[in-house]
Amino acid sequence: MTQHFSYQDDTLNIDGISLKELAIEYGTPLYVYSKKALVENFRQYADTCKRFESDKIHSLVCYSVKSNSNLAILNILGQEGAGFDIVSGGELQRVIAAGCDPRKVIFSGVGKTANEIGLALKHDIHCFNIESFAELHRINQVAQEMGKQARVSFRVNPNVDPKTHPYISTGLKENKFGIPYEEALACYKAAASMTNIDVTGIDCHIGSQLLDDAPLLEALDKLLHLVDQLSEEGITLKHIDIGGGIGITYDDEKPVAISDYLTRLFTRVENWRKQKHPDQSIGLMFEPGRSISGNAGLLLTQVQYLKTNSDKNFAIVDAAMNDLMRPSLYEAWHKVLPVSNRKGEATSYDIVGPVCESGDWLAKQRELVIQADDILAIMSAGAYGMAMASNYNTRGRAAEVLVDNGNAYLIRRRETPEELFALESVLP
Ligand SMILES: Cc1ncc(COP(=O)(O)O)c(C=O)c1O
Ligand SMILES: N[C@@H](CCCC[NH3+])C(=O)O
Repeated sequence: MTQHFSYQDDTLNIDGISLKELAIEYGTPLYVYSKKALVENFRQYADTCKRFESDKIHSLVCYSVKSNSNLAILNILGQEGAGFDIVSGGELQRVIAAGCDPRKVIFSGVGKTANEIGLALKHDIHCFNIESFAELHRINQVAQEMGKQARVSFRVNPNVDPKTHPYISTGLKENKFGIPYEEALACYKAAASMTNIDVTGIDCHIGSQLLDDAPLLEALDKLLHLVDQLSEEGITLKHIDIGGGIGITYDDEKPVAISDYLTRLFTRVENWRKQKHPDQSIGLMFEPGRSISGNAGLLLTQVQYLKTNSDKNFAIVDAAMNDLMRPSLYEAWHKVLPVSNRKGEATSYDIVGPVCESGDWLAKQRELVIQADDILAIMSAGAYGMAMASNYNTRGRAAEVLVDNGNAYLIRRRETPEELFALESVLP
């Protein structure tokens, strides 16, 4: 538990505000975020970057919008100076709607449509992270039609094992992401000869929830080697984007400290630059998501029923896989805390939702002292929680509240059933 979440008089608080009171006021399921935690997490990146800033090295931390895309969260990070890593035109529109600068946006993703590319060019985004040769041609064509130059970087697949869950590993040969390392040189040469392409960088993202930075530094070395090869071909890059991926503590994991990781990375890049390209300046970019938003939020849910089937105890709660998909999708582990502590003997429960799927569970075999109507906090749910929520079983998505300086703000209200079918129509 971070210092933002603590028990006071046996009631769980977030930055001094009672979660029980928030559950009563806003109802459950409810996502609750701490602005303080969010900003502190972002500053771990930004402050270390500032330490290494010079006339030869600059950097931009591009928050990965997909991890939590609520407008209030984007707005806060934008005010902190963040850029944004997006994967769709919708995410670009969110960044703009949140009042943030589209020129600090990098556009990743394997399937950018012509419309999305056009939208990004119209808003003059920082650059496209290209994931295939076919995409390069499409971007050049759209840019030509619009009379624009597209700044591009190739997402290279360095074939490094990130040692994380296979579903969230992205930098291996068998993954769909990026361009094979061996083909990168040819892609760059082709890009350099295209009329409406401005080759500016190189990028990779090898996976998510990495606890150790060794695979990231290994990937960096491979990128630096490619930058050298490109330089020999007369192609000079302006930035290196190492992606996101640093993990968080869900249970007892001990991820590398962000400042340690960045210090190692900047030092390596600076040594390489001094040795190989002393007159050149270089930008470093990062795309962190989970390590900024993950432990800044939790999900509140109320126990509806306690039930025992063949000796197994279930706590049936009002949140479900549609609210927090990570346990059903990756068997992800989230800590479960009672919002009000009770005295007594603990019982082992599976925490399950009301959705009609056996895979609808949030946690298994948790020792808890609870009764029906109690409120539980599912911890570390700020990243890939609400962002991956759906309306399965015609369930309105949870509301979201952000706590700032002793006040709670509703940053997304609960959906009503009417809103869920408002876009549909029956045949005439
Ligand atoms: C291209 C890209 N960048 C950044 C991220 C953010 O990763 P993380 O939340 O692990 O920092 C992801 C998700 O894994 C991604 O696919
Ligand atoms: N959604 C995943 C991470 C995928 C990251 C996206 N590239 C999770 O919850 O852990």
